[in-house]
Amino acid sequence: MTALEWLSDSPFLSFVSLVVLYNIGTSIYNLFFHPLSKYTGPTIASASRIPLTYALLCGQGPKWIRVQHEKYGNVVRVAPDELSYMTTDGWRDIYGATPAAKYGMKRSDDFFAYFFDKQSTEASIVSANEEGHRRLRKIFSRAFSKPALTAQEPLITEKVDLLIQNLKQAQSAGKVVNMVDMHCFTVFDIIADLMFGESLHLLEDENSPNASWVRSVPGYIAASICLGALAKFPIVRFTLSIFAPRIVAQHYKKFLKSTSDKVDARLSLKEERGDIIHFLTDPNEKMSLSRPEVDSAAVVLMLAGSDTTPSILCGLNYLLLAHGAILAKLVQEIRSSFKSDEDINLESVFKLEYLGACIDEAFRVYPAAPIGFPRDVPIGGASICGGFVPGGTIVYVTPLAAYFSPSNFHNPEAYIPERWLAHAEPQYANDQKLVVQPFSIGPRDCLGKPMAYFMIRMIFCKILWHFDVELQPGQENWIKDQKIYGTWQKLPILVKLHPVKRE
Ligand code: HEM
Repeated sequence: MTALEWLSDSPFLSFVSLVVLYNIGTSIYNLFFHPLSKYTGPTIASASRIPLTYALLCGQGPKWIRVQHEKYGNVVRVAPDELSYMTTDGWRDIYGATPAAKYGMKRSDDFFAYFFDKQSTEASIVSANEEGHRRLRKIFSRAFSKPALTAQEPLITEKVDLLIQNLKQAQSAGKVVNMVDMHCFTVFDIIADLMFGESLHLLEDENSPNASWVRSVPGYIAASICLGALAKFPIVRFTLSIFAPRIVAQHYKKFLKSTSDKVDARLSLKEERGDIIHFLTDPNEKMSLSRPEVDSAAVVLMLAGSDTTPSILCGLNYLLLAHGAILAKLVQEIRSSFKSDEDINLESVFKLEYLGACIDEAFRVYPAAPIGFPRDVPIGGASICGGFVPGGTIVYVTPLAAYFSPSNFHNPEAYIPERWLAHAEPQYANDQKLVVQPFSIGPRDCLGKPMAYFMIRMIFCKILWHFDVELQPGQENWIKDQKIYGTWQKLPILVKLHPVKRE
């Protein structure tokens, strides 16, 4: 019996053979004839998407990409149709207002496909088309402007004070505190209050159902990222297209319903509140959001701000505690700047230079968004970092690769806030500070940046003004041991607090 006769006798083996032949054919095409074949990268990754997907599913995606950049340089072909960059020019050409906008670089639909149920979020700022986005962005910008932040200051301060009160209770009870929970609860309580006029009361009751919901958010993000990565394979995409909408839509509708009820409750409040929803729905403005748009804004904002902000708070918290001399310098700046707790406010927290440097360096060493936010190159192609990239390619800057590259930073592995100071030592003169863009750049950059900076500064000024904080032993590898699924899967940060002794 010949091999062909043997195969034709078994339909299953014929199918498997066809799949194998198809994959060999595609790999040969990807390696030698694909328009991206001139770009370098690991051969196996240029032939097939499997290595990148495997790394992503293991929670090692950005770390794997970082290693490839160390081998192949500023631009790497990380999958047959995907390029990762790590330079300031990469940011400009992929996300920036001028060149990227000119070529119509678009946020990749696939990336957010499993975060939201598409039908219910047609009106969302993250999935809107260019024209819809421009309108939504104008309305959203009002809620994140300087006057808006001034109006929101008392609401934010109230929650930070509640955090301090909680920490005082834990300290007098001699408890070990998990700062990851504390930071997550504070930020979720703040954003919920700004959206719904109602706190989630996480700081009051860490065992409430809301608290378990908050703890489940990183898992939700991880699942969405993994599904998005798997959906790049046609067979998985087909299967997901049958089952995922039902599963996702079911959960999502429940989530949307509870969000929508909370929005109803907020809209029925008679009191004047300078919160986010006030600015989004202000009837005195020419443009404001429709009711379905408000629901979808609530979902997007709860997710957009509520994992990234705790990430940087936790990263900064850990890095300071792990670097005693830096912590001491920051404590000195904070305690000498404020006579009393009441002096810590929106205006005063932005005056602390060393705190700013500690935050910037924490964004570099522990980027709140460590993965690249993907963009699709439009049909006609685009010029990125001086090279032509054909239409349909997925492109991004990978922060973790850019921020740790010795070509961008002197001594990149170390946490050195001093490199960010106006009069930094000469060895940091060539640091490419503009490559650190935690909030992205361009027409779709982060709207919550000023609010996030205010929360970070306020929280650290108050914590370090009230307490001496001590890291519990055995947490030396806190960063190294974490997996990344879109966002860091944060391990607990266990600390003990001691009241500051003042004369
Ligand atoms: C440290 C904290 C934060 C970081 C690192 C961060 C990072 C980012 C990044 C990188 C993007 C762009 C995503 C892309 O290009 O596809 C983004 C978009 C966005 N962020 Fe943030 N974010 C933070 C906090 C917040 C907060 C507190 C809010 C609001 C409560 C917020 C609201 C938004 C919104 C609405 C967008 C979409 C903007 C648009 O599409 O025009 N973010 N954020």
